[in-house]
Amino acid sequence: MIEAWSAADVRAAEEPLLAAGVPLMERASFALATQVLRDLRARRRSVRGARVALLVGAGNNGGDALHAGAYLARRGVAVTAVLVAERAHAAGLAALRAAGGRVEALHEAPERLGGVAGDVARSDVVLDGLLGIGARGALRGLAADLVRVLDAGPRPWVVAVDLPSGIGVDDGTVPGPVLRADRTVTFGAAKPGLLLPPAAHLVGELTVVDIGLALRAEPAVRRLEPADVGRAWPVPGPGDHKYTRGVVGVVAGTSTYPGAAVLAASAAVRAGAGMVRYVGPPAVGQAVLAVRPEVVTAPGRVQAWALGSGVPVGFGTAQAGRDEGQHRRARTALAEAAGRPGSPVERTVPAVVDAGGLDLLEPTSPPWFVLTPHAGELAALLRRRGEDVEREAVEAEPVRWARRARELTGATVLLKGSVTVVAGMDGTYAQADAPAWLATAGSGDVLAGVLGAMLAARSADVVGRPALSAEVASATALMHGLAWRRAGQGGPVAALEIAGAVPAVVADLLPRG
Ligand SMILES: NC(=O)C1=CN([C@@H]2O[C@H](COP(=O)(O)OP(=O)(O)OC[C@H]3O[C@@H](n4cnc5c(N)ncnc54)[C@H](O)[C@@H]3O)[C@@H](O)[C@H]2O)[C@@H](O)CC1
Ligand SMILES: Nc1ncnc2c1ncn2[C@@H]1O[C@H](COP(=O)(O)OP(=O)(O)O)[C@@H](O)[C@H]1O
Ligand SMILES: [K+]
Repeated sequence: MIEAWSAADVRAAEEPLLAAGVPLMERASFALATQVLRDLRARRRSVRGARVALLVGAGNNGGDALHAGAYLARRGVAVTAVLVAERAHAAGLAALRAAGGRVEALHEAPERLGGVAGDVARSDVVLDGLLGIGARGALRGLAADLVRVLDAGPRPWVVAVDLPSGIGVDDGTVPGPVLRADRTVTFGAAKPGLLLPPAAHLVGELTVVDIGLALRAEPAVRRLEPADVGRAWPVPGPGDHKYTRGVVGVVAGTSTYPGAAVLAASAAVRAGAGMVRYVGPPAVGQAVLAVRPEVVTAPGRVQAWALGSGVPVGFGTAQAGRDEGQHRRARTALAEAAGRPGSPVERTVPAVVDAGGLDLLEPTSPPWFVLTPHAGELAALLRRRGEDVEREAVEAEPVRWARRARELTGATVLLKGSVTVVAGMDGTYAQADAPAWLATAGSGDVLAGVLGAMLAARSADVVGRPALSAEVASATALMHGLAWRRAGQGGPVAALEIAGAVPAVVADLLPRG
């Protein structure tokens, strides 16, 4: 698992160490220089004579870049520091000069911007040390101009120091120009903005350097890795039978959209549900059975619901008239799963609420409901609860709006996208496992089915400890990406094939022995 802490938590952890004279910047810059040497060796035959440009802002982030530059200069690298602010880290600057590095004071001659940017672009590696965790708002002034010019030209190999300068450190927003990094070397711990969209797309490969910080607060954002999924995946024991493994009730599809039912039910079967009950129009049930004869269409108890995929939005509209009762079935399931008055207590179970199901929610839901909207569906859900927000705003600030939807609905919210954000009761997850190939019709239905199986397997745990829903949802998003990797071999993939790849991925991930 990768855990990220806010800028304030990182500063709080640094303070006692700095007061005790622990050389944090030396540790950070040495690790940074070592990584740059590795990159240089990978990219050219000899480190000696390589050219490295440092983009240096006013603060300690620039200090890290300057100290790393001094180290590189002593290894025979031709280092040029480009200063964009009146102030620059004094000790770092002195160290670079003493090591033979060159300094280009661009702030004293801003008319040289074009020429300097051209030199920077021809470097073997560029270190972006303009801003670190002290960033406030979008990159401004000469720093912003320099990044704009560099962005428009040929791209050198960029290593971001601590984080790509100008991203929202704690919220992952991209309020202005940011130089996209090929690698980010971050110090002490990852920062939320490195994991959250849209900034996460500018980070490149993430290297976290241990500089000895003891972070005591809860991480602000977590990202699961494959080993975490392996540990969390439900594995049946000798005493299990199909009912203890978890029965998933699928209320999905209509005769207009039967495919969603096939995909969600198939995915639940493939993810290892003890049983899948399909609930819907008989003709759609036949389509499901034709693909997955394991599915049961008789009514009965379930341990989790997956509902709403392929069910049209717009209850009470002309469209809803053609839904053949799916809205009614979904509403009944939602009421039971939430434990609404009049529902049998034992039917309080987790539910995945997807697509048209989002339209059917009561004003508030229990936290063991996992809503799975994409950005457009989330905007619509928020608008129904009084927020003035469009899809574009959700895409610009996904974590903000996912958390807002969690507050307003009470449910756990999984916001789908190229980075999937999960806002849960006790924390936020961000999974970046989905290549754009996954954006194919039906892929979300598969996610809903797999998540239904995961929640059914841990039904009592999730209702008893609803904070678990977010972790289970994140593990499912990760599994979805891994299944694509297996099925698509790096290329396009059909949604049903994603479901088909789940068993092999699970087998690979389970701890051996
Ligand atoms: N405290 C320490 O000893 C350590 C700090 N480290 C480095 O120090 C960084 C934090 O240093 P600072 O607190 O000095 O902060 P920054 O280096 O992020 O710089 C902040 C300064 O940049 C300017 N600035 C802020 N927002 C701006 C904007 N939008 N556009 C243009 N200029 C802007 C302001 O003058 C502000 O004082 C970390 O990210 C990390 O790289 C590491 O060396 C680890 C140890
Ligand atoms: N640009 C993208 N890159 C990677 N994955 C994406 C991208 N866009 C969407 N996805 C993923 O594809 C799936 C699409 O789901 P959804 O929008 O519900 O489609 P559908 O309803 O057709 O199944 C989600 O899992 C989402 O995270
Ligand atoms: K930086």
